[in-house]
Amino acid sequence: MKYHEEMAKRKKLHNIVQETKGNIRVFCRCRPLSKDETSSGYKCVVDFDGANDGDIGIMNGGTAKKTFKFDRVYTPKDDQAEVYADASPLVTSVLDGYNVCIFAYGQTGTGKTFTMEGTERNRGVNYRTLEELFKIAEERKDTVTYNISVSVLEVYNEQIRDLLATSPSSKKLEIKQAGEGSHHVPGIVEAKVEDINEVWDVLQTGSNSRAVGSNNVNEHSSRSHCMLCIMVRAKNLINGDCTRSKLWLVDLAGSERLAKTDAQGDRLKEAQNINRSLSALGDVISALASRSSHIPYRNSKLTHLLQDSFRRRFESPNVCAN
Ligand SMILES: Nc1ncnc2c1ncn2[C@@H]1O[C@H](COP(=O)(O)OP(=O)(O)OP(=O)(O)O)[C@@H](O)[C@H]1O
Repeated sequence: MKYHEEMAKRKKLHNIVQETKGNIRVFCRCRPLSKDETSSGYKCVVDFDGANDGDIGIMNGGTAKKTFKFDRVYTPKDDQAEVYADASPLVTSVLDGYNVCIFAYGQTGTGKTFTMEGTERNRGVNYRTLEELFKIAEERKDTVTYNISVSVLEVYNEQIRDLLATSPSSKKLEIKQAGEGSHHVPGIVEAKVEDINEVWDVLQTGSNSRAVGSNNVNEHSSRSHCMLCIMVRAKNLINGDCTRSKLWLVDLAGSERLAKTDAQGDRLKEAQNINRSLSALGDVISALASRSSHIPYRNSKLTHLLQDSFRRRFESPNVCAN
């Protein structure tokens, strides 16, 4: 009993700390210049002197530098582990029954996919998150059992595609609201993952399927939102409490196409859809930040899908019946 009380206290304190840090946090990561950029004579125009305080300065060709403030700034020297360290406490919150969403936003080529997916030798937030989920689940196995499954989706031109589906379905995937108010996409694959070894295979299946669905992977990928959903069901073996929670990890479409007003045909349609969904995301975040009574989740597939993870997080965990 004493142990259970201590666990409950730890959980509460952990989540109070997360709330104090802010329910919406914005981090900025600057990648190193690529070989091509260096050999073409490009120079870094970012001043990292205030990086420890969350400031970056942008030098503007002789004129005064512009400073921008973030919760944290990662310089080109910061590696994948350092970037993940800030996401890590949120992972614990997911295991405690809270919904969380982490997404990478930026222009094409700025390092969103590198940060979220990474490479086999330099794994990103997605893999590290699942690795930590399994590690903590193992540590808690005497008191809580966890059931973890993953879905991988792509939103392209406001259409949802299941990247884990083995055969293409002609049925349009739609978002539905379940009885208890949570949102889901009927018919999508929810792959149950038992341990970290299975995870990389599932993530690769999603990634490869994204490639198969397009003629030019890079061209296509920067115009679609790639969304990994980790669903956690927990059962407390001491008091029988059950929770169900969701963590969304999203690699957003490249944002620079918004400016390309000369696009026509398919490119124009893509640009308009990216534009619409990214501004819908901006509207939702701004409504949440100003604690508006109406949050316009339904203005895009992206925000509609993320709705459960955007709801104010620390009101209460998602307790469910089992
Ligand atoms: N922090 C980093 N350190 C080293 N290389 C990086 C880093 N970030 C990105 N890169 C490299 O920069 C290139 C572009 O990165 P990436 O593909 O992740 O960009 P992106 O923002 O996802 O682009 P897109 O919107 O087109 O999908 C890749 O070759 C990647 O390996």
